[in-house]
Amino acid sequence: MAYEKELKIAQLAVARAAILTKAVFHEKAKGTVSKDDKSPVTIGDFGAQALIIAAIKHNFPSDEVVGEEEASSLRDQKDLASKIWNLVKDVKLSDAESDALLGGPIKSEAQMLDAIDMGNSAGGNKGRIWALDPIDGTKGFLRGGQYAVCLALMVDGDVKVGVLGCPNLPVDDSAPLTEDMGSAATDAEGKGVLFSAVQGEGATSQPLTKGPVAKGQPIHVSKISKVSEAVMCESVEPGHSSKGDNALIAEKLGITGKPVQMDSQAKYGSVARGAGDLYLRLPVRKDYIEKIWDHAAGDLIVREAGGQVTDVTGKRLNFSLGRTLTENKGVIATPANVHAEVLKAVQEVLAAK
Ligand SMILES: Nc1ncnc2c1ncn2[C@@H]1O[C@H](COP(=O)(O)OS(=O)(=O)O)[C@@H](OP(=O)(O)O)[C@H]1O
Ligand SMILES: [Mg+2]
Ligand SMILES: [Mg+2]
Ligand SMILES: [Mg+2]
Repeated sequence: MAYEKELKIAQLAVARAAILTKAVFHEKAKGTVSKDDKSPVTIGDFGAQALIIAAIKHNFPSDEVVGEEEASSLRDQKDLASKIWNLVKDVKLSDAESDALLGGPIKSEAQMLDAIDMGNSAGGNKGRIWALDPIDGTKGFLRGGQYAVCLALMVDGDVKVGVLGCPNLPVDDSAPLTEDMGSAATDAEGKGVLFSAVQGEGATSQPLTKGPVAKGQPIHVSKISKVSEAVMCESVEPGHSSKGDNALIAEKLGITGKPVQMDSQAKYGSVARGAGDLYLRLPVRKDYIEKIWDHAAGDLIVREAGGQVTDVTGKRLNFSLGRTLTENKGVIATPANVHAEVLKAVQEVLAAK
């Protein structure tokens, strides 16, 4: 099997980071700070980024990481930094062998800050670069909704390995999507799934545990033949994708069921396991460029599960151009057999605007 070690390390690193995010999820005060772009970032985002980068650097010292967060604001906020350190220093997988594979605990607060800042790769089309979103759907995380810990390895700009930890999705691949899954999510019994894929080798799911990782079950997109019966997944935040356009597209396709709103790449995971059928992310603003860490793992997992993922022009997402998807606008993720029909409806709706 290709990328066996990379897959194992990615799965364990995501599982370890999710132990921390779950602890923060249960706290009312999640230690939120606002970034320059006004998006929130929490103790959970910083802590998870530090833990995952430390694990990558322990195993693959010369690999680069494109990570969403950076530590500069923490270096000026000593109280927040020490709060994060107090959580990070105690996070351990349940078995010593897996924990040792990740290099054991981070040694000091200073090393934790340095690890966060190692997510500063410019990305690109050369060499081994990981794309990391320590908490995707931070707004969902703060709201008590869905979120995902997302990690992908790109080699020469092509995504080879993708892992998504979704602590609040049902373990059961056949559980239907329900409205409350997005809004009032919990990580109680029966929740928590780890999606994985290696290029050319299919996609899997398994329960998200505290380790060790097991062999996953193969997952597949839905076998839908009539698009009118599709379950559509969309963002919760109106600022992140256009719900008005989605409603018009649904109408054109004859879809009468309500869309399921869900934060994060849990939407890609849901399409990959056939719980949802379509994920549409149509731009709200002309000037927003999507970030690679919001899509790299989910794109591979859906494609390896038999899906097709393109932007609104029908082009594949291009992860080789830096930290952002400079050449793409929006995302359409569907089972491969219905992609052309959905893309046509998307383009008709956009053309009529
Ligand atoms: N204007 C705009 N358009 C599109 N996307 C944006 C925009 N602003 C932010 N972001 C990114 O959206 C990421 C969260 O996407 P979601 O699909 O989870 O959105 S939602 O929470 O369901 O509303 C979110 O990822 P996280 O910051 O990791 O949560 C952002 O990177
Ligand atoms: Mg963010
Ligand atoms: Mg994100
Ligand atoms: Mg994030």
